[in-house]
Amino acid sequence: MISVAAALEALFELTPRSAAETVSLREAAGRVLAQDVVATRDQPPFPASAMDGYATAEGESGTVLRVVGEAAAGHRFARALFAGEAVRIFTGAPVPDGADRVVIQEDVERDGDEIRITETSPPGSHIRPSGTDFLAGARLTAPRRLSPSDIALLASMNVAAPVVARKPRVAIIATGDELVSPGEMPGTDQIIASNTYGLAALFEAEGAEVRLLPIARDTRAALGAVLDLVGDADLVITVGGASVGDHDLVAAVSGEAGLERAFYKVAMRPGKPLMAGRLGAAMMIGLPGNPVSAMVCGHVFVAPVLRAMQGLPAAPAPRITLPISEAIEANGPREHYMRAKISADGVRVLERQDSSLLSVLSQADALVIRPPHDPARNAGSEVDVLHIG
Ligand SMILES: Nc1nc2c(c(=O)[nH]1)N[C@H]1C(S)=C(S)[C@@H](COP(=O)(O)OP(=O)(O)OC[C@H]3O[C@@H](n4cnc5c(N)ncnc54)[C@H](O)[C@@H]3O)O[C@H]1N2
Ligand code: MOO
Repeated sequence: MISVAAALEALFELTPRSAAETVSLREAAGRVLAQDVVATRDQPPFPASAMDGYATAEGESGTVLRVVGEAAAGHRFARALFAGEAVRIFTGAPVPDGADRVVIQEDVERDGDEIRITETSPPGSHIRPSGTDFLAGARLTAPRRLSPSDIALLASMNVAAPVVARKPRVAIIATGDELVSPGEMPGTDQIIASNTYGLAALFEAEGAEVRLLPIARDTRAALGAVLDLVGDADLVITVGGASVGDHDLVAAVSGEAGLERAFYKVAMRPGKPLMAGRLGAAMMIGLPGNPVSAMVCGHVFVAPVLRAMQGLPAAPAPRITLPISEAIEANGPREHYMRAKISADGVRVLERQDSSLLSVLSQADALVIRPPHDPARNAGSEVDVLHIG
């Protein structure tokens, strides 16, 4: 058995890098930027009014000015201002030459073509200087997962088609005679395949394109036939059949299919019978079948691999440190990922930790990570936490 850290290192060594592709901005959210983008103009490209009011060079309370025209967003006032003049201006409009402030309309009294200032406005008031958001040449650097805010920024930079990492193609294979797909009629000894659906959702949230292959029945021939369907997948995920029972066929059949195994078994709980290697042009990760084990391994191993594939740093899932709100017992010899819930009091480890309990996983928004042989801890003691919310 190897440690979680060693397993993750071995996985990163197997991880191929996705090629880059150009996509439209509307398809770019959640994708990983593969090439820096550079602004080609200042934003705003002119000094712009931040308020509705009057552009002028005089702002003393009591000053009377003549209103000589209007500037609206998209329509500048055509000439420079002279002394004693003001221009009616609206938010977003270019500030005319000769004006150095905008007096908001609440601070003037208007009478026909004249205004009288009632509150003093210093120079610079309510003007956004040209380039105040970003200057031409400003850069958004790759790699970076594009957030909705980034998409707005790219649009503002006039980038219509960023270069991003191609989505990793993932094929997921569930194994087991006991499984039927959600919506089907299970036999008396059958259950519903669940973790493959959870994993697909998790991987898609990490930017992958996921195919769920047919459930492989517990024969060598059936599993071999489904493995033949992986096509051009970058990453093949099997679920179940990874342990030591007579019907656990993944190691044997993937071996026959040419798996060059990098490791088998990790000192963690849940998730011990994890395996990984290279299968032809693809990388393969065999996850344990217990639903929570599969999902925990998805968070701890597969999500970081998918991020690295897309060019993000090859790093473990980010952890935070929080105090526990209730005492916990000593840990055994395996690194333990315990379902937990975060509140204002800290993080609380949930009572039932059996690796079959999806209801408890669904309640949890975090995993508390216990190192091997971690001693018992009192409330208030700090622990490492991985967000899974
Ligand atoms: N003698 C030993 N037995 C077991 C060991 C061991 O070390 N010695 N390890 C245990 C651990 S830890 C785990 S984890 C499981 C993993 O076993 P497999 O990967 O071979 O998984 P299966 O036996 O196929 O299934 C386990 C369990 O999960 C259910 N399952 C499987 N696939 C799905 C799916 N897609 N959706 C929902 N549920 C699924 C399956 O019905 C079983 O109940 O082995 C222990 N045994
Ligand atoms: O490692 Mo198993 O995944 O404990 O249930």
